[in-house]
Amino acid sequence: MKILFVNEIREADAYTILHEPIDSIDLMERASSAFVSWFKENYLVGNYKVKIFCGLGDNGGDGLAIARMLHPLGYDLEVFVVKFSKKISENFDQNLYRLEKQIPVKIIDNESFIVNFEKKDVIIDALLGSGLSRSLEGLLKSVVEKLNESEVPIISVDIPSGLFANKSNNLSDTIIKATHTVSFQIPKLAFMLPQNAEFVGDWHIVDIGLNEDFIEKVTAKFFYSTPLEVEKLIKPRKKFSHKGTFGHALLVSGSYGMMGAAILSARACMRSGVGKLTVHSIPSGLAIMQMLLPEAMYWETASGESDLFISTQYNIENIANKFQAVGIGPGLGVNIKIKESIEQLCELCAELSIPMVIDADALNNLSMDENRESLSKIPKNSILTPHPKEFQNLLNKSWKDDYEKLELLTQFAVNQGVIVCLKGANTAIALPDGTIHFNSSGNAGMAKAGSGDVLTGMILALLAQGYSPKEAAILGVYQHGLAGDKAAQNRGMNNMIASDIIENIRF
Ligand SMILES: NC(=O)C1=CN([C@@H]2O[C@H](COP(=O)(O)OP(=O)(O)OC[C@H]3O[C@@H](n4cnc5c(N)ncnc54)[C@H](OP(=O)(O)O)[C@@H]3O)[C@@H](O)[C@H]2O)[C@H](O)CC1
Ligand SMILES: [K+]
Repeated sequence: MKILFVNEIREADAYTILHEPIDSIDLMERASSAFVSWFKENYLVGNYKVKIFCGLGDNGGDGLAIARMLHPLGYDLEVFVVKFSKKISENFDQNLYRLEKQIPVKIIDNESFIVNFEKKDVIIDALLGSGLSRSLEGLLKSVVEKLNESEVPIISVDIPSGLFANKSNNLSDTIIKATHTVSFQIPKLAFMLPQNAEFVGDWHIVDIGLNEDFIEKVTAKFFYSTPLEVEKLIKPRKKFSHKGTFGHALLVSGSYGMMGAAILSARACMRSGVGKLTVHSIPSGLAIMQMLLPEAMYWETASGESDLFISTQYNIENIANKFQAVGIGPGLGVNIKIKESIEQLCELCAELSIPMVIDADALNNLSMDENRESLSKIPKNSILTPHPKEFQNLLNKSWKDDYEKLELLTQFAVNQGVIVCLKGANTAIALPDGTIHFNSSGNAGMAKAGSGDVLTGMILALLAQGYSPKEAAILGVYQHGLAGDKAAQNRGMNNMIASDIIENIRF
């Protein structure tokens, strides 16, 4: 699903009005009705007193239309119009006229207004939508402050009032802190970013029938991967296939005291459809791996050192025509010799065109040089799976906010020609073509040791089966989140561990 900028949403709006054709006021009617469908399912009539706060633009117009639609359903309603300006939109004006025939509207025009909130209340925030042009001040600011202090649920129409849809707010800005945001058809970039989580709450998209041909034609930079879109990527297992059909993966992982990372990654790989897996690690890891994961083969390092991962065995004979994909990183440790091993393997994979997924300590090793020279060894189209700190190490710099982070992410993916899965809520997958795809699954219970190792194994399995790097990244990240969601359902977010994610992989 495309994430569009405000000007593009406005164009989609105008195109729909012209080509459907539909009057602007009727499109607003459709949007408001879509909001009401969501609202009446989630806030049952009789259980709540609804207080609707409307601005003077089209977002306010939505609020008035919503009030008119909720009234006949039996909701206990109070409607407030906040007069912060002399400018009102035509659709607002018309909806005010329509509503006032049904119920009275209360005007708030100075900062000394008083609204008392009760436990049964729910607020609908229709003060400002995507037309926000500057930070809130004066009357609007003080209304939003009072709503945020009310301690009752706030449901924002389209976007929390005061939040910019596709650029950063100032840290000091006053913004509605919504419990839910019900947005019209197209998700906003702001919803994807951790810095806005406290304002957006849980967000939902409702369809308002904007012209699909128009949306299809817009060249988007940002995408939100919906479950339906991602599940289409899954390739069915054919009846006459054999283990060779599903590839042989090589996982380079583990060191003394870190064999757990290798086990998690290897088990997740085997649970994700791969035909065969070989784990390359230290001699002392052999017994552990063979006992805990008998399905995997083991190739021990010949360095003679049992505690550090150091391999000098990467050559054409050992790798070519043997492995369809290589995963490297979990639990390797950081050290100049490990770095040399990793670089060697990267160079060989580049030469042999073997797809790679590179994670954790492999990334930390490649970030060791002052001038990040090692990054040039990473084969094009490799998948890198850093968490934010590891990504900062790769860049050798930090960012001032999430928007700058996205810019740096795009630049890195384009310049290096790699795919970067920047892990977190809504993991951002940056492709070498300059697009970013946000993931839709996952939960805070996955923010624990071992979760990343599981992801590496899953992506490795997909690469070995012949999924393209783009497919492997998008599908792997999504299925990892989905397995985490099932684990959270079974065990609870606090109590689940990375092994529970593996036990819930199913696709
Ligand atoms: N396609 C759709 O998704 C549809 C969306 N709809 C709804 O329409 C709004 C967008 O409506 P719009 O009228 O463009 O914008 P707003 O309602 O947000 O308000 C704009 C007015 O508010 C003024 N403004 C902006 N920021 C401030 C501020 N900080 N302080 C005071 N006043 C402000 C602005 O004035 P300017 O000076 O900037 O011109 C405007 O007067 C969308 O979010 C949906 O809710 C349709 O209902 C259906 C289709
Ligand atoms: K709003």
